[in-house]
Amino acid sequence: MAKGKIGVTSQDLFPIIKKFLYSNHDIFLREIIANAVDATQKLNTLASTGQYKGEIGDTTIEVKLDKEAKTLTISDKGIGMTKDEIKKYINQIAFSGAEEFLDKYKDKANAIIGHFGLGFYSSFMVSDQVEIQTLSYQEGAEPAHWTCDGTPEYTLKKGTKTERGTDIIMHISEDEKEFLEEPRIKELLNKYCKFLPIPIAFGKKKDWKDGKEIETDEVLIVNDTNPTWTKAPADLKQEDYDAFYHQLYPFAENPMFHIHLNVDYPFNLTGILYFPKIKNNMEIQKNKIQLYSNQVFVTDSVEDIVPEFLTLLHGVIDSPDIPLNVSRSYLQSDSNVRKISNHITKKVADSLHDLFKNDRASFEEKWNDLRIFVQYGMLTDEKFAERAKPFFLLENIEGKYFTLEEYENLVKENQTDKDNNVIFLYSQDKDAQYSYIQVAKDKGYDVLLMDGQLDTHFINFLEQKDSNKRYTRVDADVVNKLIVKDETTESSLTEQERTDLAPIFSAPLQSEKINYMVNFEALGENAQPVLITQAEFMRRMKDMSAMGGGGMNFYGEMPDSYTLIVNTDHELVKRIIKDKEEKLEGEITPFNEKIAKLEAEEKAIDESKDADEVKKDKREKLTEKLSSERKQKEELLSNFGKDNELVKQLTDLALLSNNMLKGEDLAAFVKRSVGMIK
Ligand SMILES: Nc1ncnc2c1ncn2[C@@H]1O[C@H](COP(=O)(O)OP(=O)(O)OP(=O)(O)O)[C@@H](O)[C@H]1O
Repeated sequence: MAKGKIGVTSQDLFPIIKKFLYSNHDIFLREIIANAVDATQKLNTLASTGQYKGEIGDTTIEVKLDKEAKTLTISDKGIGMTKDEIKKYINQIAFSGAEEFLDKYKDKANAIIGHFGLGFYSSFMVSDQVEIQTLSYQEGAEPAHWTCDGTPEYTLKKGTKTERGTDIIMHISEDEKEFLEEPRIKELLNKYCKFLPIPIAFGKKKDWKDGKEIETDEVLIVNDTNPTWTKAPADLKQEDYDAFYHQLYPFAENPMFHIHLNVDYPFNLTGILYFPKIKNNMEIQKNKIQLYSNQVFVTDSVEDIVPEFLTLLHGVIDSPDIPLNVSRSYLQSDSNVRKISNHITKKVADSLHDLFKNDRASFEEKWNDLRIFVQYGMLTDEKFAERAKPFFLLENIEGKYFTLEEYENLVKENQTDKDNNVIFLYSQDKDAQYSYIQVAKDKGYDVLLMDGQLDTHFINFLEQKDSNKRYTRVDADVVNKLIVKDETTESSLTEQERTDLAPIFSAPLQSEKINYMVNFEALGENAQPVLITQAEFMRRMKDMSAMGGGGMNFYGEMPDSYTLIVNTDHELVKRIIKDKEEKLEGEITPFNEKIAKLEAEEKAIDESKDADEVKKDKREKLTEKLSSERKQKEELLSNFGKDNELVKQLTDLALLSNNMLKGEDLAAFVKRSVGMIK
């Protein structure tokens, strides 16, 4: 029997490994089983080169729990180890046998997974003592038995194993006794070992009988040794891809389509990426891609390996070329990782483009679920934006789809303004903006539907890319000003009439949170009497700040500002104007006369030859008088507006059409309306 010290340079290293090697203790099971898989694959390689001539037999790896003995054992029928190999590979930490083997059999050794780091020693994170019982495949080899209690001291003696292979017996420590529970081990096997290439048996298959679960005689194989992504696309049908999707995400809705990745130069990469139906719950769909290295589960957080927008996809990426167990910052700067990430981005864009070219109808059908993904990609990844431009689709109110180029061609004749900008009109809510949409359509304009989560950002993005195109929401102005062409409309009111009417119409709208500006337009007798618009720029800044868009908080704190448009062609508006003339003219005329006189005096002062000092003095007194007169007049008009049922009714109806009439005001409106009907 041999006794010795494990070849670590410092006595202190071991406890460190034991406790902190992986913050996540449950990873030990992956490491030990990965070693067992390695050992089995090495045997297969030796057999294929003729260096091993014996029977290979059944190489199922067994996972066994013994609650009484408090052990968890992993048994394989791989190459096993001689005493010397134990000394070399186990006792010399950081001397990786797997790497030496790979060096020797570079071309033959397919899929050797042991390059994780300090794999075997991770068993000490959960064990008081670890035993190895092993018998090498080599002819005439002696079984060996190694034990170690987690200090650098070990024992190595003749073992008891009679068949080729290795048992790793872990004496689970009191603190970690969860690893003696069958459901816990099952959970870990399902997480880490689901797709390992060698069968893994754990317990017996269960069956239901008379309403009770009973154990059968059949061994339970926990993994799928031949997962779909490792097969050739030519051998797979759509059903196979869907079935694999559900193997990964049992409760998920069917994905829209998939991409099967298969690269072997300049790096190795296989996998299947699925496009889920994203709808509007982006966050829920994120970070579901699983990363494997030769079928060993590595992680399900791939944020640093693929660009962020791709984390919306689901599926599996398998690459032995991605360095594992290294720091995240290292990952980002690793050139392999960058190449892989670029490749995936390109693949994704290409396959979307193919689908668009080959089956536009089906692409359009999927577009609503794809849009947010493509937008996210275009907003965050310049290269992807370039690639996606030809197949990015706009949808109009009628549900027709257009590429950016097609749409421009469709509308440019009718919707180009006097500055040569093509104006794309859009709505964010078909129902809420219904009447504005109708008015725009009646004018012969086309209206886009932009109701997605990212549309506001995306519109900004599109405008930045192409400054000759502007996006304007249908309710940003009255229809003949949405797209400003050369035609100037004559107002039927004089300047004086307009200044007198404005306070009447703004009177019922006094609010601290909202600023209203009153404008008068001749919109025709059949248009609405009063309507409310919100300027495009202001609304968009507000939207952005509500979504937390960078640097827009300033706008978020400003009061909302709207424009109240009074249609001077409308019969009811005319009635109000007439009413005002009849009731107020007597009082207003003297004010107007006084104001006109004061204004004339003001003008005279400006034109006089007095010294600046004198002018200033005179003007100050005059200004005071003038503003007092104006104020009194405005109050008169404002009170008229506040007391006028028709004005109130019309402004309320305008608010109501924009879904802006709420609470007390809404109740008052309903009451007033009922009163009017009675
Ligand atoms: N079940 C086993 N059968 C045969 N040899 C084994 C077994 N487990 C471990 N070994 C040997 O011990 C060596 C060290 O294992 P260890 O897990 O520490 O490192 P590794 O597998 O080389 O790489 P990694 O640490 O990344 O897993 C292996 O390379 C292998 O030669």
